[in-house]
Amino acid sequence: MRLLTPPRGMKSSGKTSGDACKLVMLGSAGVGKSALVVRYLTKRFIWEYDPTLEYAYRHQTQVDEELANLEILDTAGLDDSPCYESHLKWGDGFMIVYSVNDRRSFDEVKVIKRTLDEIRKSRNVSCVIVGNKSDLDHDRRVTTAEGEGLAAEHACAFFETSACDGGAEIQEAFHELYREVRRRKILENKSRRRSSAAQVKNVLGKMFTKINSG
Ligand SMILES: Nc1nc2c(ncn2[C@@H]2O[C@H](COP(=O)(O)OP(=O)(O)OP(=O)(O)O)[C@@H](O)[C@H]2O)c(=O)[nH]1
Repeated sequence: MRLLTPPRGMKSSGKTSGDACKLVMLGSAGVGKSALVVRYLTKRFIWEYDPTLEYAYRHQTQVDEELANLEILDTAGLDDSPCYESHLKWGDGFMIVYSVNDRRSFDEVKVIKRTLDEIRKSRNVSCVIVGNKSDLDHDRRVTTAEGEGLAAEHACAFFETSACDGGAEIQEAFHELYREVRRRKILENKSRRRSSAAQVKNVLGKMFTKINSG
């Protein structure tokens, strides 16, 4: 993980904080993960990236009324990478990307989601599914309805994007993932608080039973 020592190409726009929201880009090689991150952060499209490099970015932005500290890890799309599992453990939220003109990358989304659920030992992982390269409509191999169906099956938000053309969907996909992570954290904190309150109640109950019977 290269987040703490800035990797080559690391862009830092803002302070980091302990409550940073850690987002991980997943998806087959060549679907446009790097292009989406760069488009989101810089509003620009760059045609070629070194496919083997992994980049980490820190970014501070406004999401709704909140100041959000994002750490975005752009993986190289290699599930046999020795770091793959640690990336899946590290993230709070995952953007799983396929390309609308590449059927195999779409099929791969299910495999990635299954691996993620296994490694996190939960189906309760914050994800959005993104069908990228929507500008290549003439070469489409995956319909919008299929993308929506897959996302609904996994209870994820769905976006079609073009890193090449830009558009509001790219920002919306990142921000929705951030919101989803926040919602899940709030729910987890509530249930943690509820279960520790129940434990205290239980201990007090036992103490009083002892006192009363003693
Ligand atoms: N037409 C089109 N091309 C795109 C789009 N996004 C990315 N590309 C191109 O697709 C190729 C792969 O893009 P990357 O961003 O490197 O893809 P990646 O998923 O990060 O690839 P890996 O690092 O190999 O996993 C590049 O040639 C990009 O220029 C898009 O929205 N439309």
